[in-house]
Amino acid sequence: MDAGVPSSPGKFKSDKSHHHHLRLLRWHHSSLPKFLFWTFCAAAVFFLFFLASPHFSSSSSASLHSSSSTERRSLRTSSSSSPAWGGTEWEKRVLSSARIRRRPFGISVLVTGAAGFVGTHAINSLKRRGDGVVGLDNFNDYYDSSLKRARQVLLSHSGVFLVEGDINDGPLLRKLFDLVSFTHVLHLAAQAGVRYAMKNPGSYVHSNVAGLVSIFEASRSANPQPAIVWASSSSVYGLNTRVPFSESHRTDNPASLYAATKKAGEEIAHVYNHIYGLSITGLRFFTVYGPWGRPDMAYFFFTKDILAGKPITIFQGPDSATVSRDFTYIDDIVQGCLASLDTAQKSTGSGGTKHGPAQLRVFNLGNTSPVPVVELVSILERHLKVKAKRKFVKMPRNGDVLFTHANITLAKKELGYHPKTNLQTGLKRFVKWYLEYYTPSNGSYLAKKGRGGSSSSNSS
Ligand SMILES: O=C(O)[C@H]1O[C@H](OP(=O)(O)OP(=O)(O)OC[C@H]2O[C@@H](n3ccc(=O)[nH]c3=O)[C@H](O)[C@@H]2O)[C@H](O)[C@@H](O)[C@@H]1O
Repeated sequence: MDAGVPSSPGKFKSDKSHHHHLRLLRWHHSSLPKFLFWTFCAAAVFFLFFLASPHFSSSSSASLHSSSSTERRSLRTSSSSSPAWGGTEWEKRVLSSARIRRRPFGISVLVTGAAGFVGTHAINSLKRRGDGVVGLDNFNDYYDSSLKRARQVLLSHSGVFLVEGDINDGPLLRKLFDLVSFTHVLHLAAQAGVRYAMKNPGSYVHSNVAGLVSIFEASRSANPQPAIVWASSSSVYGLNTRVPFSESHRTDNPASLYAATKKAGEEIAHVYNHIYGLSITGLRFFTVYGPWGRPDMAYFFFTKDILAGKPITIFQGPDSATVSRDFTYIDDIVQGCLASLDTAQKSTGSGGTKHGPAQLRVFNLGNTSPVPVVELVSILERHLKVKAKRKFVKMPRNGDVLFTHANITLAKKELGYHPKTNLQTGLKRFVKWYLEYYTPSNGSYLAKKGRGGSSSSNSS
């Protein structure tokens, strides 16, 4: 704690505020009319300037209103008010977490989005094989942050330290790269979710564009430069109708702002590879699901609503066409992430200068067997032993696409990626975890599972 902060804040405040109050009264008495006059002038100037600005003239007042209420909304983070990093103790924890135990081939990885769904599982696997890992997460409140905290507890049991901070915090990233010679960055922090982009577009630009640039900037200046593996998305295929989706297909028809920011990320990756010699691998994840998953995803909130006896809304395409997804189980995705890290070549730059061509890759990580959402619901019903109340609605224009289907030939060849888990088995494991995690009498769940150092997805 700060030495300057008094131990009795209440008394300190009342003495100070008494003097302040007197000063304020005196000031009010003599200067109030003057103050009101100048305030009025300032407001008038501001208003005229605002009217003349190009932003105002090019947008209707209605759209201005909607953008101010949505774009500017930022998600609450635990570290937004005061930096939660720095100091000797903090540095010791970072260094200890980064220590490689697997010699001579171990790697040292900075994992962003560490308290997220994929982040937690990936870290667990890296740590288990003896790699050094430092996590970074801003613990924002996009979804229930207590789930993120529970994942953090799980990771701390296996000796992983999660730094609380934002990927847009340049000084923090520099500090981390000064402390640790990371060989790799696994960049998973992002604003996820397709439909939420209509509510809060600004958060997608902040995390998926500005945040990605911030990670690339820190990495290109680091010495040595790390190789980067980062999460793109199957949504970049957008309105593409050629199936299965292949990396060689066009991705210039995004259907959501989320998809557009991921596509932008892939282009930005090209730039940093081209100019600075950063080795970069983008992974297009296909609707990842499993234990410790994201509550904003359909399989997760369908489970919650089915158990609560609430109706669930199933989207349908034109002429009642089924909507389907290439649901991919978390362990398969983790295998793809680790294989990407292991096959990543070194970046070629130093001191901000490129010294030769560097690796630039993009892979689909899917399951190659799309399943209609109605079938997903039937599987959940069987595992939960509860009948769902289905409500079919025409898919709203919300950024969703009708189907996804991955061609994984490239990932098979280059990464040895072989998804093993079908939706039936994967959802069984998810439901088992869900029921254990959300059963109130199960307070010891984390302690039991966490000490074993493995997540439920791998132990079942
Ligand atoms: O693979 C991806 O690229 C994306 O996968 C998911 O996006 P999505 O496939 O839309 O996953 P869900 O939000 O769980 O939706 C799954 C399916 O359920 C449908 N759905 C969703 C919500 C609902 O109320 N009803 C409904 O039928 C959706 O249309 C979709 O077909 C993730 O949320 C994205 O972050 C990720 O990037």
